[in-house]
This record gives sequence, C-alpha cells and structure tokens, in this order.
Amino acid sequence: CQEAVQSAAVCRGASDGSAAGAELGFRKGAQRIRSEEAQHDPALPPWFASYDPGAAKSILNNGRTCRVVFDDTFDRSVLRGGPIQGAYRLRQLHFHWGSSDDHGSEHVVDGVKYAAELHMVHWNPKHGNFAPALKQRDGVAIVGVFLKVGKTLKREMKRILEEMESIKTKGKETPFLHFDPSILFPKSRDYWTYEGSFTTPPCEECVTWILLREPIVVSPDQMAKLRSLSMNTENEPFHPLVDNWRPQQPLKGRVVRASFK
Ligand SMILES: N/C(=N\S(N)(=O)=O)N1CCCC1
Ligand SMILES: [Zn+2]
Repeated sequence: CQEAVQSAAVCRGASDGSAAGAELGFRKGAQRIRSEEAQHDPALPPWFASYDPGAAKSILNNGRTCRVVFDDTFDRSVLRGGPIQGAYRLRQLHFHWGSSDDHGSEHVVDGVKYAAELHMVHWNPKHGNFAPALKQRDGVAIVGVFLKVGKTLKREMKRILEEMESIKTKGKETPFLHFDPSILFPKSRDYWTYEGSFTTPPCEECVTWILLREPIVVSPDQMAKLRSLSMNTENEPFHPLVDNWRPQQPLKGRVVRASFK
C-alpha cells in the first residue's frame, strides 16, 4: 500500500504525459539539491515568520499525512521577506516521512535523505483566495524543514506528537489551539530557494520553495509517534501511514539560489 502511496503521486508533465507537458512540467515535484550547484545570491534578504498562536485551529489525519490547520481569513500568521514579495498567509503545515530513519524527506541534499520533512504552506492573498493562488506562479510559498533522528528530542514537537493518539486513523480531526509553529524552526535561517510545484498531483507550479539548510533533530521515539498513524479509516484494515514522500525530480537546469555562502 505504501508503494501505492509513493507511485501514485509522482509529478509528471501535463496529465496526458505529452512531451509538451514534460516541458511544461519542468517545475514539478520536489528536487534534488546539489549545494555545489546552488548559486549564492547576496541580494536574497532574510525571511520572517510572524505567526499568531491564536490562529491554530485543528490537527487532522487525511490518510496521507498529519496536518495542522490555521485561520488564514486575514493576515494573522504571515511569512515575509526572503524570495517573496509581500506577506503570504500560513494555511497549514504537514509532514512527509519514511518507514525508517534513512529516508522520508521529499527533497534530497547532496544525496542525503532525511527521516522526514515539515512543510509550512503559505499563500499570497493578492490572489484573493487559496484556490486561485494555485494558478499563479507567485501563489504559494512553502518553508521546508528537514527532520533528522538524533539522541535529543525536539521539545517543540511534543504538542503535535501528543495528538497522534487522537488522530490515529484517516478522517480523524481534533482541535489544536494556541500553537505558534515558528517554535519548530531550527536556529539558522539559511535557506535554498527555487521556483517549483506542489509535490502531490496535480503538482501545481505555483510554489516558491524556501528550504532550510539546518535540520531539526527529533528522537527515535518522536519519529515512531509519527509512524504510528494509519492510512486507513477506523473501519478498514490497518495500513501504516509511512513513506508518504514523493520521488525527487531532476532539477532540469532550474536555478537553486542559496541565501548563504
Ligand atoms: N502538495 C502540497 N503541499 S506540498 N507537499 O507540496 O508541500 N499541497 C497540496 C495542496 C495543499 C498543499
Ligand atoms: Zn508536503
């Protein structure tokens, strides 16, 4: 079943798989980052997240990931600076992870696969709503954070992981209030950025990726908590929710910029 999760979600060119589609699809899917080839851009400013803890609403299992949802009806929790213009609203965060610690991230850096990857999805309110923003090249900005397994636990992940019990199966959702997700960020604000797409089909090419260089460290128990989720509903046979990552796509000549030397 995990294979189905992986293979069903490869981002290709146009849905008809045509050559033209392949050309158009050059932004699709997560990328392999080669730090040597990333171009340091000294003009790239720092990025800033100013999140209102009161914007947190709920946490859910949709059978593909665990997602925390935020109120994005006004500029309440926003991302600014970095490669984006203006303030993008935080809509949700979710994770991708593997069945073991040696894989799970959607981006790969110099051949390194991390155990998991956190995505914080923001959208550009100049496009009115989230749905129309998906049709725009400057519609969405996603901050990606790698999770590495180490000896220490990430205390700031505790609240999210404590909720795994109550969202064990697909379709479960529970209130999740007073949470500022900026506590999940690593110390360093160094990042890579490139113009890409969502990693799940139809892989809209509307995403400015802001991929943080420094991973956060979580404990083996914390990773096990994430892997304790199920893909199935409570009335279906058990299928562990693991390997919800997508195969990386070749960069195809796209430029990845680095905010650091
Ligand atoms: N694929 C996605 N995010 S991701 N994995 O590219 O960050 N999304 C699809 C709709 C909302 C977010
Ligand atoms: Zn994602």
